[in-house]
Amino acid sequence: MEKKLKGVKIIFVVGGPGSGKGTQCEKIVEKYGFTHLSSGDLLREEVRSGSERGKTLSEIMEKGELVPLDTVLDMLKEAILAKAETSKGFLIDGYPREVAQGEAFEKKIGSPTLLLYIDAGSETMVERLLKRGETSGRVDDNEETIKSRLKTYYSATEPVIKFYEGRGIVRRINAEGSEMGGPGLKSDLRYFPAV
Ligand SMILES: Nc1nc2c(ncn2[C@@H]2O[C@H](COP(=O)(O)OP(=O)(O)OP(=O)(O)O)[C@@H](O)[C@H]2O)c(=O)[nH]1
Ligand SMILES: Nc1ncnc2c1ncn2[C@@H]1O[C@H](COP(=O)(O)OP(=O)(O)O)[C@@H](O)[C@H]1O
Ligand SMILES: [Mg+2]
Repeated sequence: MEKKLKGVKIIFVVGGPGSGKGTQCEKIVEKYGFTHLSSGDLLREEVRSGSERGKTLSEIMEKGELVPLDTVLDMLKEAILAKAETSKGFLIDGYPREVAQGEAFEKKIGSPTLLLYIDAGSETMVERLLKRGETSGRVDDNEETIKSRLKTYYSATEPVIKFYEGRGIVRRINAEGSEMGGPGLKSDLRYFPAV
């Protein structure tokens, strides 16, 4: 795996539920042509497939809790392997959600060059998710699950940011305001020397 990914950038995209991770990733893909992999999207695909495993996953996601580490990591690894030879870089959106996920990823796949921290306040996140819920059809875009997702985020995921800050690879993006964030792209990677 290490060899296959030589020179390929791995960027973790971390932020609260509804902070705009997916939105910023789309913009980065348009501009830099990186491969966007969202853990949530991969899990929802599995749920849609109607498999037994999908059913169990769906129950966990409806509760706003984290699915087992190995499940997400296996899915990500498979998706990365499939594109390793043709991709310039991977945006790993929604992962790691806990420090142990980061450690397991580094052991099995590789180390991140950058962690983009998509930072929005809880009020903003709740407002965006409720709005998204009007049309998304996502079972977890409802008030009760949102509360639980926020709790999971602050207790399990925020420590991930601290962990990688210690390595100096965290770049924070202020995700309040408009999607573009003024005249330029909020997540313009030119400003991030590691990329
Ligand atoms: N005003 C504003 N709205 C945004 C911004 N980024 C995202 N949104 C909206 O907020 C909602 C959530 O954005 P997503 O990109 O789906 O957020 P996410 O972090 O991927 O959310 P999860 O998949 O739930 O983790 C969407 O309806 C977006 O249109 C932003 O910078 N400004
Ligand atoms: N890396 C992950 N580890 C464990 N569970 C995950 C992970 N990514 C996504 N999930 C599960 O999928 C759900 C939806 O994830 P996602 O689409 O990223 O939305 P959100 O960030 O709003 O929770 C999460 O609430 C969680 O149950
Ligand atoms: Mg998303």
